[in-house]
Amino acid sequence: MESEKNANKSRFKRVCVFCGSSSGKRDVYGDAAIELAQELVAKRLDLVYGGGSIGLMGLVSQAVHCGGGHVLGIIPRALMGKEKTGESIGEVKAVADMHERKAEMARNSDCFIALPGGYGTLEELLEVITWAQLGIHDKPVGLLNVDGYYNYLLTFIDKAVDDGFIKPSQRHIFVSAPTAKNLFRNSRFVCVCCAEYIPVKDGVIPQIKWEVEQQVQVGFNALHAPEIAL
Ligand SMILES: C/C(=C\CNc1ncnc2c1ncn2[C@@H]1O[C@H](COP(=O)(O)O)[C@@H](O)[C@H]1O)CO
Repeated sequence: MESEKNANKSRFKRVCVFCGSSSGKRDVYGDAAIELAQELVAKRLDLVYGGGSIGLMGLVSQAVHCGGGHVLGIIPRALMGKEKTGESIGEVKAVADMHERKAEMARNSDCFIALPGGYGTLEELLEVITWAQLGIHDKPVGLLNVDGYYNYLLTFIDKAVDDGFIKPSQRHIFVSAPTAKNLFRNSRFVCVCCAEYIPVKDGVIPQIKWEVEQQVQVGFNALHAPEIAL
């Protein structure tokens, strides 16, 4: 009861979930997606995600929506439409492209959680980790290592630390856990009850004031108007 009251006071209200546009071949992935959705509903946290209703994305968003939680799907116009991403539910925000989508997902969220997924999920996860490393945001990042799905990625990251490409202190920018319950219990992720999160500061570039929107604009200009990119 008390923790429920505190959860409502938490500054962590909106959780961005990255996950597969497929469901994977084993039931554990779908089960994990639904368990995460139930945790969000129980903790009265809103869902921000990539829009659409296919794969794990569909399972998470439908379960949060059915549980009475707020769902915000951010989707590029080109991906909109039943035939590409299924029926979207909840609030849907259409954006111009993938860059704008990621910036909007980040802007509208207080923390990030990745479920199993493919290239799209990996790219989204690694980008928010990179942005944390560069000091663009200081929001917690969680990895749901469902039934060891991400073991090879974690081993690879340890190799990158051993070989001097990732600073040891930055190995822990993200927190991995086998289940959503475990992740929310891990005080290094975010204690939703007391809204405490101490970002990894070592090695970031604090003197640079990043604006996500500015980065998006620079990226956009580099693509579409290289003469004004820098
Ligand atoms: C283009 C087609 C299907 C893709 N549909 C998607 N709809 C919405 N969001 C998507 C889609 N595909 C990828 N995403 C984003 O990437 C993540 C999932 O990618 P993965 O490669 O499946 O892991 C997800 O978080 C979305 O933000 C029709 O062929």
